[in-house]
Amino acid sequence: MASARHRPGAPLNRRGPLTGLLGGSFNPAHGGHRRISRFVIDALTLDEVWWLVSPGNPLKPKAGMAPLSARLASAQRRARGSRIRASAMEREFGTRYTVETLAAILRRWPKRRFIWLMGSDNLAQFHQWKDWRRIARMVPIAVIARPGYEGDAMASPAMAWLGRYRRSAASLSHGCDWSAPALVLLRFDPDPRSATAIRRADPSWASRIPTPSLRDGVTHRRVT
Ligand SMILES: Nc1ncnc2c1ncn2[C@@H]1O[C@H](COP(=O)(O)OP(=O)(O)OP(=O)(O)O)[C@@H](O)[C@H]1O
Ligand SMILES: O=C(O)c1ccc[n+]([C@@H]2O[C@H](COP(=O)([O-])O)[C@@H](O)[C@H]2O)c1
Repeated sequence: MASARHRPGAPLNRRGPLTGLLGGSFNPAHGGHRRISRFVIDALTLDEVWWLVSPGNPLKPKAGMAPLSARLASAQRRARGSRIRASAMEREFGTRYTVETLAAILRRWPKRRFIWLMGSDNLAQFHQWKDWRRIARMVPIAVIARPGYEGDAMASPAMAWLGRYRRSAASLSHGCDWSAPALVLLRFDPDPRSATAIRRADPSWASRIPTPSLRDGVTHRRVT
């Protein structure tokens, strides 16, 4: 796979819509995903947020993971009527690691500008991701505070490195100065919702969700 690495501090793609990428298991999608995505759209003046429903988080066990079709269907339902688009594009790309997914996305949409979004639970373990520093050199990163994870996230090895690239939300909004590495820490009214809590309360959620063909999830070919 060709490298999509950018020189640190070099301006990324100058033109095109600003797009947030929220990768996740979405097992299932919940109101917290929608709420944080809408907050980020406002805070960073994004045009869209794309939810990348993962075929399988490399760090999460397969046990208890609903089929991709059910998770994608739950995400598409949660995304309705908003500027959020849910897809299973990693399945189409054949990528599993974020660094590879990002390289494929940057190649396919060279005019869009992307920012990687994640909750602070993921920042706490970001240093375990494949080529995490390279990810940070490819696109700016915005981290959304999540109740219960702030201490671990702020003390994490990834934060120790990324902290020097910290920027304000205002400096990235409208895409004025879109460069990487960049770290934006966002704190909205923290949202305690989680898929874990939903699965605990309703372990058979996936059996009731209508699951249209996975092809319906691959909507991004038409986007330029
Ligand atoms: N309530 C929330 N506040 C902030 N970020 C969130 C919240 N819920 C999910 N996220 C973020 O959204 C992304 C996708 O999350 P994911 O699909 O794993 O949901 P989850 O609720 O964290 O699931 P689980 O409980 O199974 O780990 C991750 O970056 C996660 O940190
Ligand atoms: O690339 C990696 O090494 C890597 C390791 C762990 C998680 N991720 C990605 O992190 C995103 C959040 O995953 P999750 O399961 O916490 O919702 C999702 O897009 C995963 O593919 C990526």
